[in-house]
Amino acid sequence: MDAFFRTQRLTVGYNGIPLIKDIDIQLDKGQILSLIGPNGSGKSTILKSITNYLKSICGTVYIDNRCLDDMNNRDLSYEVSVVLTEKLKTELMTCEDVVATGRYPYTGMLGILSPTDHVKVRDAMELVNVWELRDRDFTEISDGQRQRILLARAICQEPRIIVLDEPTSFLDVRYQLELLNILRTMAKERDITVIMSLHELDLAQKVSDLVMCVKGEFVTRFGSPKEIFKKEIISELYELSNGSYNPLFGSFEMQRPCGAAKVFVIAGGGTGIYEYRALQKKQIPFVTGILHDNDIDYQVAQDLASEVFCEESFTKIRQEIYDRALKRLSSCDTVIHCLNRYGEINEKNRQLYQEALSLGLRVIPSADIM
Ligand SMILES: Nc1ncnc2c1ncn2[C@@H]1O[C@H](COP(=O)(O)OP(=O)(O)OP(=O)(O)O)[C@@H](O)[C@H]1O
Repeated sequence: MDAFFRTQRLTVGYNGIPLIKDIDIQLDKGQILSLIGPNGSGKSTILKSITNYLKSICGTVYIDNRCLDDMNNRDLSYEVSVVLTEKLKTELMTCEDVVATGRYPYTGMLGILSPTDHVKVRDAMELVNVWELRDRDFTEISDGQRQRILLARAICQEPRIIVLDEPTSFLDVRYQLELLNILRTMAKERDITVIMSLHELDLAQKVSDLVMCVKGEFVTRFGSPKEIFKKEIISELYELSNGSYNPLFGSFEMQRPCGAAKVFVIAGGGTGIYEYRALQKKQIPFVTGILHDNDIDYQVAQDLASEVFCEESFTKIRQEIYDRALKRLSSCDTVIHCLNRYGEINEKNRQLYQEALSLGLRVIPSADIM
């Protein structure tokens, strides 16, 4: 069976010049697709092209097996609502008026709203927490509030597909989460398909069913978050040279400090992460250990430390690893000792700490006092 929304060899661009070629998207009802990629790569261009805001150069978009080119504006507005970044031209319109324009496909020529339409406008505004803005002039609200008003407008249009261009960009963290939760709920409960561009990779990872990487002449990758959010793929997509991406956290670390490390951080169980970042901010290179490879500290240590002494998960630290760590510790002048609890498998870290004291090294509890 054909996918509910699909594009076939779609080529998009401006003035007849292709920007991205042969885009093949396949989406079922109720799926969320996020477009990610660097600035200027063409995410908005794709979104504008699949919603007829921009004429495609070639290829076809199908919604429920109907070709987009065969739909008139009214047909299209039953199917798709769009929240683009372009400024809406509104004069003397209240926020409620703007949301109410989402009902125009259902009203007569004069755009007169029925009582049912008014209820739907109010429901949509309440859903995104903007009902209290209803009488405010749309041009006199904040960017984040405007973003939410436009989402309410898209919702009350009752489409089968919602297309959003960077919907979270002006929102604070509470409203980012709220917006994505609303989209997720609508996808699940109302079977609405969502296609959006996102710069926040951590959010894209959590909210999307499918992810498309946009860069260069062709779509570089299309797959599940598990397939796409990998260190190599994201580093290559954004050409990261001054930091690194951690797929487990969905976050980035700054550049590793360079130079010869004279600081040893004894850590584990999450006690090291703050210290590693504090050292990075001060541009002090360091080594760390002995960490198990399933330790949360290990995730950040790999990106920020010059060297990590590491043991396999769930096993006692072996003597040979301890010996190597001790040798390296002896060549340092400062030890940051983060641990205050030891168990059977990391007991050797207590010995490292005691050796640091007996070697007369400077032993401190935190990088903050360096
Ligand atoms: N109206 C236009 N005419 C010609 N070129 C355009 C037009 N709008 C955008 N472009 C160009 O098309 C390319 C892709 O732009 P687009 O806005 O689609 O990128 P984007 O991935 O959405 O970027 P961002 O993440 O910065 O929002 C850019 O090089 C841009 O300069």
